[in-house]
Amino acid sequence: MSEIATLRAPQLPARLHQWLDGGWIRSTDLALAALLAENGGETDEVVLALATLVSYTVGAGHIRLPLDTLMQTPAMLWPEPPATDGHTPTPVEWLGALTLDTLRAHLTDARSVESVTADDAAVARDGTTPLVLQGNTLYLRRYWANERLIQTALASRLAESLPAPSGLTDRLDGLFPRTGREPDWQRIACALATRSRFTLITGGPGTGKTRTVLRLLGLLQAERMDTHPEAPLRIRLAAPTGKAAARLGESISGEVDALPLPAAVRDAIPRSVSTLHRLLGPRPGSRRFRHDRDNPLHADLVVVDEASMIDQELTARLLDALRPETRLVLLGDKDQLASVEAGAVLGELCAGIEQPHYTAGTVAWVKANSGDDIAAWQAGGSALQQQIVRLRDSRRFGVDSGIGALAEAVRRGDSAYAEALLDSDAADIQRLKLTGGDDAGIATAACQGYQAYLTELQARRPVRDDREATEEWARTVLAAFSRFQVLTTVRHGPLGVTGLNARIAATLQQNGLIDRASGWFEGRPVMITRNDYELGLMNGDIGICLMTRLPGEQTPRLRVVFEWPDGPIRLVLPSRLDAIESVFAMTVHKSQGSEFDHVLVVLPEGGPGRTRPELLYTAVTRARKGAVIAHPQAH
Ligand SMILES: Nc1ncnc2c1ncn2[C@@H]1O[C@H](COP(=O)(O)OP(=O)(O)OP(=O)(O)O)[C@@H](O)[C@H]1O
Repeated sequence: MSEIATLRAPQLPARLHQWLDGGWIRSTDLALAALLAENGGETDEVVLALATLVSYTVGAGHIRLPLDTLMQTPAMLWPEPPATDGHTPTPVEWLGALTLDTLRAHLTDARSVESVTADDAAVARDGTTPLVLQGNTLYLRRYWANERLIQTALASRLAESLPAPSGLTDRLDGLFPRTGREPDWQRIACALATRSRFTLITGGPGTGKTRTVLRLLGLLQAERMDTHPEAPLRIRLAAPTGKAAARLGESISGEVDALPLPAAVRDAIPRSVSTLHRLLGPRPGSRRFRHDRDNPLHADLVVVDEASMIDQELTARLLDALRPETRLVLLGDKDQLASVEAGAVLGELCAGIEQPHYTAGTVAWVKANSGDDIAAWQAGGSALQQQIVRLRDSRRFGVDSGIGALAEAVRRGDSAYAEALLDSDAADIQRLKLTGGDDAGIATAACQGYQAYLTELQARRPVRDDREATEEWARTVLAAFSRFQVLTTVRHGPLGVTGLNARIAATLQQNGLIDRASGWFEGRPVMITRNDYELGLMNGDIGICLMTRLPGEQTPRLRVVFEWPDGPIRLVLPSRLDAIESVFAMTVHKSQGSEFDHVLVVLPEGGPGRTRPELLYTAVTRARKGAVIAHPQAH
């Protein structure tokens, strides 16, 4: 048992200690119950037990515990249940002996629980109990309050329809010329976004989310400058990570000059993209940001890319920081993994959009303003669903692309077809079967992949102690490194991040590509694992350790080079970096928002049928040109 639990929970029911010992809950879950008992005077054993379970649920990435579903399937909380000794009672058995009514009776009487209905936001907002029961759903207050904030903010944004911009159809014709393919979902997304203060555009890689939003910015800015040339729209662009921000910035800068719009309008479209944290203004050591409802962002339009990576807390902080009249456009791929922290917000917002979900009103509006016929998508739908558009056609993957076909099969949950594709002769996907847990095949393939940047590193080393040449060298090596990446679905074990990092480094050293395989060495690629506001480095940023000599230095020194989203190179002494790890291999989670020419995807659990679809989908779609899927042979 963990020390924290032993120290803080002497008066908790023995059952909870047994659950902790058995691996059914975590020590933080027990600590919450201890807090309720000690500071909150909670004495009800059922409530204390449910508190540990709702806290455990948050740890698994969910923001709420639906008690009715839990009572139907108590095992749902533990997809991989811990081993049992056969006589210590498990929480599944404990739940099995209770009824929903009993749980509700305990909760509604408890001093640490506030019961609310979906409508009484005002009462509940002032509440202080750690737990909230809404209907049959139990929450930790913080997540309930965030959920309520998100729902209320979106509902008020969606309540009002904005007038269509003047000459909307002509403006759309200029930006989305007809190609004969109808409906043109990009054009429809742009059109619908003009009528609301909230729009969500989802779609897989290369389906044109960036292209669409860029045209939306152009359309709205052009209309504004027709009437207020002296006061263009204030537009802010953001993404959850530095890498994703850099990618969006590159895409926008690359395409904005080609927009068929006057130069003054193009110039009034920002090219720089900040991280979401920077946009909101971090306050070190606090979950709060400088911008909130009392100090909202000065923006008329905010676009946030890679929205699948945004957790519930950050979504709530973003909405809280927007003035009611600011338009918000979210871009993302709903089929990708949810954020690591609790709350799959994008996925939840997009629920039901695979089926027809546009009302007759929306269908008629689209016909009148965009000219597209989406009657086939007509059905009843929520106000939110009217402002969601899924882009469907990927330009990244052509019809004969194995990566595209594999991603689509995985997205549909068709693992048999995904398996068949891996055995087909598609040029851009390959299967690497590992025998007997042997990871030598992976190490060899990884070495081949990483050889290119290590060769560049040697070949391009500057001959002089010249800062500009050093920065150019750093840029080249970072670019070469970013073309290939090993991804894995787990952290631990020989095929997890730590095992693979060690194994790949050792093999690179054996092959003479690096000098050492541990500690700091030239060529070591590292990832920042915690935001460092002082250094300006964000969680997920990648740097490479190089032996550098700057002007005035007698001897070369190891420095880690990073490229900032807007271009400059940072050179940082390794001693200044404390939250880093080697990144010869990274988790699929960490790879979100990045793309590589080639990826080697390691699936320790087995092939496509044994891997969570959103994990495999995210991994495969990181590759632009080629993906190798490595997994142990099925037994
Ligand atoms: N309708 C179109 N006509 C011509 N080119 C297009 C069209 N749609 C997209 N493209 C091109 O396809 C490429 C991918 O588009 P875009 O970057 O907008 O997609 P995305 O959905 O934002 O992709 P990702 O999620 O990978 O960033 C770009 O080069 C874009 O110009």
